[in-house]
Amino acid sequence: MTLGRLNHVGVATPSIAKSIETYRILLGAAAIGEPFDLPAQGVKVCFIDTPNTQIELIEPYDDASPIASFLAKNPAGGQHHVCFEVADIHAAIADLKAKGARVLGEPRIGAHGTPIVFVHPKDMGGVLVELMETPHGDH
Ligand SMILES: CC[C@@H](C(=O)O)C(=O)SCCNC(=O)CCNC(=O)[C@H](O)C(C)(C)COP(=O)(O)OP(=O)(O)OC[C@H]1O[C@@H](n2cnc3c(N)ncnc32)[C@H](O)[C@@H]1OP(=O)(O)O
Ligand SMILES: [Co+2]
Repeated sequence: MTLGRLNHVGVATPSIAKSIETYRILLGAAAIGEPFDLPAQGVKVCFIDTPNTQIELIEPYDDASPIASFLAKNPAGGQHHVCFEVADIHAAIADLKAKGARVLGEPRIGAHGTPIVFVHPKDMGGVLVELMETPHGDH
């Protein structure tokens, strides 16, 4: 696989509304999207645009959320994952598995409407990595 652009940094938060205010008031964030629910991924989401990437605020959608355990350990929230673009997610998964990395589950449709998959943080030096397939030619 070939490592692509940093698409977003995922930030877990107990309150998207409060985090929006923090980024707006402390950092001057202006391009703040409308929060939306992504029940299939167990999260509520809000994107903040920066000049070269996005911050993805994620709040649990319900108790079964994949970020519930992270927030139990980090009640104030924190940096949760980084997302890199790849041209072909199935090729990336096959390559990672061949190299012995743990790929978490099957590809699913993420917040940008394209397939995503996660690599276990224990195989990535403690960083949860999301891979996101970009539309053909947009990589
Ligand atoms: C908005 C949609 C989408 C997008 O389009 O962008 C998203 O980004 S969705 C984001 C949320 N979804 C996910 O994170 C799915 C993938 N995650 C998982 O499968 C699990 O969260 C996990 C990574 C396997 C962790 O499992 P979990 O049961 O939640 O936690 P544990 O407490 O058992 O963790 C085991 C181990 O890993 C460490 N850990 C957990 N999360 C992270 C993290 N985000 N970054 C770094 N390390 C993490 C955790 O501390 C444990 O370590 P030890 O304590 O040393 O055992
Ligand atoms: Co993400």
